[in-house]
Amino acid sequence: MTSHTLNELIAEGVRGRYILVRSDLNVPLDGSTVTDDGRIKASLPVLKKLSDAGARVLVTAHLGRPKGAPEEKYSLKPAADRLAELADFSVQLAKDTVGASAKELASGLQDGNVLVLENVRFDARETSKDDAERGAFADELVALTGDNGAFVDDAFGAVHRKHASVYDVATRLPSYLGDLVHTEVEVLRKLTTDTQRPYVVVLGGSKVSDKLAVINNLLGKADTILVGGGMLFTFLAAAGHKVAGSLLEEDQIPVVQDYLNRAADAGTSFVVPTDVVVASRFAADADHEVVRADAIEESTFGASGIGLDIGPETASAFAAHIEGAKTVFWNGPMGVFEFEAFSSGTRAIAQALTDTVAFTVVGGGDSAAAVRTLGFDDSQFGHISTGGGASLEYLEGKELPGLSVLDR
Ligand SMILES: Nc1ncnc2c1ncn2[C@@H]1O[C@H](COP(=O)(O)OP(=O)(O)OP(=O)(O)O)[C@@H](O)[C@H]1O
Ligand SMILES: O=C(O)[C@H](O)COP(=O)(O)O
Repeated sequence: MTSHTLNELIAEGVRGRYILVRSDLNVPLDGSTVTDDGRIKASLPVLKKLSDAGARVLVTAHLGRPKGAPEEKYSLKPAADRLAELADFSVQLAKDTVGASAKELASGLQDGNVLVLENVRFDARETSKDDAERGAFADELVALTGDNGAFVDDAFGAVHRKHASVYDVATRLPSYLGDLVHTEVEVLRKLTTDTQRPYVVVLGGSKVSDKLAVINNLLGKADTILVGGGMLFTFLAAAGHKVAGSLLEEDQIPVVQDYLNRAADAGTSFVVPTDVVVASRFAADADHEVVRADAIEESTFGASGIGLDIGPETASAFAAHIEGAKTVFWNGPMGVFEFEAFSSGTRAIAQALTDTVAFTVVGGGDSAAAVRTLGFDDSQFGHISTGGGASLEYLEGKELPGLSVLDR
């Protein structure tokens, strides 16, 4: 990559200039409480560097997946409040993204101050597939920077998205690579250029189709793929088993069957759970029991049971694969770790990663949140990436729009 760097921008001089920064402030929330501020802390250094240099900083970010219109539960307010607590510079939040509030607060911004614009995904044009629509939104974001603006992409977690605030603004403003993106890419490159084998990939989480898509390119690259989290049920269904009320993306069953058919020739083996924890309902205090993965509907809860974690036998098997690995990449919690009763699988995998001598990388906002919530420390892992989908797509060797657009 030969992008211009943040240091080059600072050297050019930013005092008094409006600098648009794309950050990844997509943090997990419990109501209005940020339950893991890892991504906010990771975003802070670039904002501080620009603030210290006298820039007027406009931060764009998304939270969750709102449907292109404002929704209070997806407001960036909790994230902006936490950023303000951590920062030693002024942080304000606009009530909208490119509307009256954003314009008024931007025009009143002093040198060194930071203004967070409300969730970019409150505007449907942010994620539109139509170039003109995204472009029109990008124009409105860029207009906030006046006539001497610049753009810094520091949102590693979103570099795989061809969205207006990630991609299109970079085609309109002098653009620079943020330090966080730079560091992430350097570490992940190590995983792709000189991968020590066996290379074990652990996949889980709830964004099932997103993650199934990346497996295509991991076939032949990873030696072993351990399948946990929400996606395991699509694997079980592909093998002909009933999964009761568990998370299932039926339209993905043929995709999984295709992967399973191609795996042996590609030299990749899938390890699918042999036992799961099934609950009576999706709740922290739900009744639950461990059942065979091929007999989920035979649990006490019948067809309404929901699989919320991998079982202990599976956790041990996964841990043994991790112990024998030289490189481990983990994305996506093994179960609903936010509920103590369903956190054992995720805890077991985190423990195995800390015990192994392999180079370990944990990718993903929720995965990083999980290891911290469960009491592990960042220093116990080789690298904790802020990007979930982004780190996976980087490892696949895919071209990432947010990075390629910065290439000179
Ligand atoms: N069996 C399951 N059923 C439902 N949800 C599950 C299951 N297993 C894990 N999850 C949920 O998956 C969520 C995390 O998934 P996600 O795919 O977003 O992970 P991530 O890649 O680490 O995060 P991000 O994509 O934000 O970077 C957690 O909130 C967890 O509760
Ligand atoms: O959580 C993430 O992985 C990033 O913030 C990107 O979010 P998205 O998957 O909703 O685009």
